[in-house]
Amino acid sequence: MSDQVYQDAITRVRRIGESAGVNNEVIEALMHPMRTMVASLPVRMDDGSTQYFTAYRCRYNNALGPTKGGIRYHPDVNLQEVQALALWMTIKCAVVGLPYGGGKGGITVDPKKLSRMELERLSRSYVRQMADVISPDRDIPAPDVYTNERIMGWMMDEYEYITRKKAPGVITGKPLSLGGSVGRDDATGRGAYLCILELEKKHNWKPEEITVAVQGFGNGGYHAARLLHDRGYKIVAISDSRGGIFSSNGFDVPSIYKEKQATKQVKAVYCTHSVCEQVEHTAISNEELLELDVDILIPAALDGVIGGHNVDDIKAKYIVEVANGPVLSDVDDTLHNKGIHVIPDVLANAGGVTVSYFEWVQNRSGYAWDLATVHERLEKIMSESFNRIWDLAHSEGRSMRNAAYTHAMRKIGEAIEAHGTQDYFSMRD
Ligand SMILES: NC(=O)C1=CN([C@@H]2O[C@H](COP(=O)(O)OP(=O)(O)OC[C@H]3O[C@@H](n4cnc5c(N)ncnc54)[C@H](O)[C@@H]3O)[C@@H](O)[C@H]2O)C=CC1
Ligand SMILES: O=C(O)CCC(=O)C(=O)O
Repeated sequence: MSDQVYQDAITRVRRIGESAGVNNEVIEALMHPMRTMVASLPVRMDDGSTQYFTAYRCRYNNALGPTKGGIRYHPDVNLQEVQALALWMTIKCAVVGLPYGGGKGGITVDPKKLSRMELERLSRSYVRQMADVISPDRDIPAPDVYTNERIMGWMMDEYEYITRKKAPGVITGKPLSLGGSVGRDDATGRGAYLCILELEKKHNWKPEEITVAVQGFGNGGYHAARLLHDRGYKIVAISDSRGGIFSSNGFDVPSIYKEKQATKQVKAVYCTHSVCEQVEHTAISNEELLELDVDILIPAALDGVIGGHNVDDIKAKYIVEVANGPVLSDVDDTLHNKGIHVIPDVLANAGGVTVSYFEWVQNRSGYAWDLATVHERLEKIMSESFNRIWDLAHSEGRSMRNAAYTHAMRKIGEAIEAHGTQDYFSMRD
């Protein structure tokens, strides 16, 4: 993640906003993060020493509702990254029509180096510092890179301890036993999968003829690969932080997942019952994966992986952004001119926040939905959002990203206007 990521994110907003004739008041509002909290978290380590970790929570814009967005644990987390991620959440929630603004948080930490107890103390410490920022009506965190439902459970528990009341709606992506929603686990990958199904309908292609490369085999990447594989798509490349594997024959995704669970590595295997055997493949780097000649490239790890340094070598026909911000804004036009279609992050990975919204609604009403209801409602929102953006892109001659941002800025603009004051930040919490 480059320190320029936030600059890159607001440059894109300004460029698209101006090209779409969005009111300058709205563009300006989106140039300014509403409120960002930076904190030092003291954490007692298992050896008795105390270490300090830098933590962030940015509430970017709340014109459309309480701010919403995940918390990332990664050594590269920094202020610029958190602000960029919070801006993308603002756009994303507007694209899929959720009653939320955008926020995001993070801790600069390598969680793989912490014990379970250290991780729990770190997570509780984050909530102690942010307890005045987050709340079910103001700012609602969720998981992101290297955070998961267990961490969300600790965080909710700490918040309830501090506030002395039950507050499941303060955080989403929780364990089911603490008020989590069925269907949140695979919602990000499923949302991307549903976007690809919409493309399938438009192009009438046969899944078994479509090759797919997936960078990142975590919550987003794995579930997208799994669902596509189940439908017959050929998953020819997969990677994680240590590198990747390629086979033109395609991989059996469940086998690779099983092996990853057991060994923590992406390995080219085929498993029958309890026996996993290696299959023919080529080891590739993460950089090589991005440059494969495939039909669909799914970057599902970190941001800024496609930019001026490699855009000339990108050969995929479609890029479906499961990661946030994998494409830098200065190559948007190059990709468009090369005829590479990008389904942008603010649409393609919105399934996660959409089911988080469902979780929050269930928590507030005290009534849990079944999986069929979650899937049906997610499918409706993803399909309608995809087609709304597709139609706008085609009627106004825009790329899908340009159309998604244009739609979002118009919605945010309507809300700012309806709030009835230009100085609307000072009116809000
Ligand atoms: N979890 C969620 O609900 C959502 C996640 N996203 C985005 O999806 C992306 C991935 O997030 P998750 O899957 O949740 O994270 P995760 O922590 O579950 O998995 C991350 C994956 O990326 C891999 N990875 C890390 N560094 C890498 C590198 N340098 N090159 C290649 N792979 C690398 C890891 O090995 C792991 O497989 C992020 O950009 C995140 O912001 C977007 C929307 C929602
Ligand atoms: O589920 C959520 O609330 C937010 C997920 C997230 O951080 C994202 O969409 O990037």
